[in-house]
Amino acid sequence: MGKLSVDILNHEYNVHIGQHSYELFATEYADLLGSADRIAIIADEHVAKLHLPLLQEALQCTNREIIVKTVPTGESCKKPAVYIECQSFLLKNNFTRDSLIIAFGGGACGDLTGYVAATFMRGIRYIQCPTTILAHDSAVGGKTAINMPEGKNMVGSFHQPSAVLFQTDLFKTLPPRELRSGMAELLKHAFISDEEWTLELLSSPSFSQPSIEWLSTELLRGIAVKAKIVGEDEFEHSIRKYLNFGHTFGHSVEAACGFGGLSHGECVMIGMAYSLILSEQHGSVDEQLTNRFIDFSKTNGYLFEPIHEYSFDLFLSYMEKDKKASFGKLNFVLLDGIGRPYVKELEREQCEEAFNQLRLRA
Ligand SMILES: NC(=O)c1ccc[n+]([C@@H]2O[C@H](COP(=O)([O-])OP(=O)(O)OC[C@H]3O[C@@H](n4cnc5c(N)ncnc54)[C@H](O)[C@@H]3O)[C@@H](O)[C@H]2O)c1
Ligand SMILES: O=C(O)C(=O)C[C@@H](O)[C@H](O)[C@H](O)COP(=O)(O)O
Ligand SMILES: [Zn+2]
Repeated sequence: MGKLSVDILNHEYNVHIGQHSYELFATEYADLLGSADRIAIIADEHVAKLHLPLLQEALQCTNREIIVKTVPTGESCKKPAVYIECQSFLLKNNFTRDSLIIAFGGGACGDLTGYVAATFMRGIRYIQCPTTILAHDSAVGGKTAINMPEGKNMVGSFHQPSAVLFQTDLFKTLPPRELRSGMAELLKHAFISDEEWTLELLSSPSFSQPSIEWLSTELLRGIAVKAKIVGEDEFEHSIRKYLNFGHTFGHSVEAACGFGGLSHGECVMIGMAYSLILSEQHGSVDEQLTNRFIDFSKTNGYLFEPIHEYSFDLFLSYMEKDKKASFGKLNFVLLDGIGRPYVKELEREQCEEAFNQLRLRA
């Protein structure tokens, strides 16, 4: 079983990736569970249908009643109405400041549950039990949020989990599209940290058909990149912005598609292509790398339709609400070569020029 510790000041916790991670509820996490007066699972309804008995069985060691709240599947749970429903559910069930919540699902359910935990009675503990590949990113680092019609993750907080447990067998039911989505964030972790690893991923047959063993190793590698950054800059004052590579444009594609049209990872893949073009123009990235990345994306089933379907002005209207924007200026994470991210302020015309390039090349 793989294990990695996230060392954030006053919030140290472990991430476990393995076939039998949930066995740790009876050992390493027995005290944590035992110290909670009430425990609830907030579960993605689709994941609950597939896998909830497995989690419930593993939690039998607590000899406690563990109540379950299912929420709409995927991105549709990151809505204010669902958030309020969860808070009412906890209140009706007499949850207190000593209670604990377990998030069971992908990044969407994890983000929602984290935000519920962050704000219920001003903050209670929660455990992430993520079920997607993408969640190697979302379950670690404590960013929690829900969406607003105006944009992605517009309401949220930083609230670190008490533990993160991946039971890798659950990946076996992931549809190919969710696999693709998760691999995009893995590539992001590679792009912002390590040239050799990035090029390895861009030519690896395992990228589209990963074995559980390969995935476990690669996800730990991605988590290590994230944990190091978050350990140094929990609240995104500086280097944590690098984890947003591909997201300024990616989030605007998600919003334009109505949240859920394309998955988060699929949109980040488009966003990374856009950032690579911006990096050709304002940083130091070779045109050949961008072309290779676009070809790779297409060969692996990532879609670029939205950029041909919607106008630049629509994307811009969402990008202007990006959390990195400051004093009305857009800030992008660009690369001064693979592994060397930096933040650059750009003008509208520069963004439009890159958008037109992307349309021509993708
Ligand atoms: N907090 C962060 O730092 C952070 C980082 C990256 C992404 N995110 C957020 O994460 C979300 C995306 O997460 P995601 O890609 O995990 O998608 P998701 O949570 O939307 O899940 C996608 C789909 O996969 C299904 N699913 C989940 N696990 C499954 C399994 N084991 N077998 C079969 N189906 C399964 C779900 O039911 C859902 O329909 C976005 O909202 C994004 O903004 C947050
Ligand atoms: O952990 C971070 O920091 C990230 O930016 C990780 C991203 O992959 C993730 O999608 C995050 O939710 C985006 O954050 P936002 O602040 O741009 O909403
Ligand atoms: Zn992301």
